[in-house]
Amino acid sequence: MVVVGRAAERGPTARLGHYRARDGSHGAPVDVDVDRPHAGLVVGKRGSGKTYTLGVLLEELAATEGVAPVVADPMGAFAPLSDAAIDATVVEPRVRADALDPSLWCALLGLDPASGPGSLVWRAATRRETLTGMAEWVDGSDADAATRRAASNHLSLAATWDVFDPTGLSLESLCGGRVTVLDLSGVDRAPANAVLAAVAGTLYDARVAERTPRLPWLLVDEAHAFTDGVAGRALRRLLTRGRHPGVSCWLATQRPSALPSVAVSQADLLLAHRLTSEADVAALVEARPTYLDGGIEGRLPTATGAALVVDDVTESVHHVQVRERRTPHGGESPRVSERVSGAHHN
Ligand SMILES: Nc1ncnc2c1ncn2[C@@H]1O[C@H](COP(=O)(O)OP(=O)(O)OP(=O)(O)O)[C@@H](O)[C@H]1O
Repeated sequence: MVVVGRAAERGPTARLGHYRARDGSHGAPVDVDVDRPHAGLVVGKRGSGKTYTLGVLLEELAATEGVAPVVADPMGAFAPLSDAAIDATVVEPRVRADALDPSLWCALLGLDPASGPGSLVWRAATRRETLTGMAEWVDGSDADAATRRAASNHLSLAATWDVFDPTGLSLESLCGGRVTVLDLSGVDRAPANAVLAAVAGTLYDARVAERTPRLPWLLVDEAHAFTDGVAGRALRRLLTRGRHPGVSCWLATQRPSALPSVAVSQADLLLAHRLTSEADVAALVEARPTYLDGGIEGRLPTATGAALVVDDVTESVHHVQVRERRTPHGGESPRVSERVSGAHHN
């Protein structure tokens, strides 16, 4: 067995799959280190196996002591985990307003922090813990009526998203040891960003203050939907500084070129499935180290579930076939033939 992501032979590992020979046959098992935190990047074109691979990782993390796996699920692909034979819970994406850093409130609401309404919202977020409390504080402030009205309109908009709740996701529920699936399907981009920023911030702050002994693993599917919103800043912090306090962050995307370059350069484990867009291949090539003789381009796999694993820890490259899932995979597009009885099958 080979373990990617570490040099020393110690601690728990996650079974990723097997070595893949040119003819597709299986070789020795390949595991991923889950003893230490890792920044991971899973890339590949649509249907190449990214979500499936995150699912494999979650199954393994669910069976690992001492970790707190959380997956941000914009497509509802991990909802079937709640019925599976692993300890997983699908949660409503609701977070506490004060889980978002006050500096993020202006960005979230599209307000310039130097403007009157922007600075009012910023101060409200510093002084109050709930969205209702923030709105009341704005109403009672000594700002002029137009500024108060503008700030209060923006806070009302945030209230319509229905993601801020004083009883929202707590550290205890996120780090209780079960797999937490944040079901963001049907949640618009801005509120989904707010939820992920709050969760990423909560996990990071908790580890910095050593308020949880478990090491969180935050997995983000369709990560390109988050990197330019308020979640982007929180994710960048996890990628660059998260490993030190013990937070792992894994992003999966079909568009690596849409991620900030730090997401590619900071990843100590890159799992590249089939990728054909020149811009996306170029984004990987640009940020990858030189020990990849001959570059990435010619080595990317073509079969579904096959991955080129680039391990920055041991500076090695592996051709892997990701193993089959034990739990149901929910990432498949619906087919007419599965829905319409009597549909013709050719
Ligand atoms: N390792 C694997 N072993 C067996 N089948 C796989 C594997 N990986 C992927 N598949 C198959 O390929 C299909 C597509 O995989 P998946 O949903 O993970 O693609 P994706 O890259 O996440 O696509 P999208 O970008 O559209 O979300 C799966 O439904 C599954 O049937």
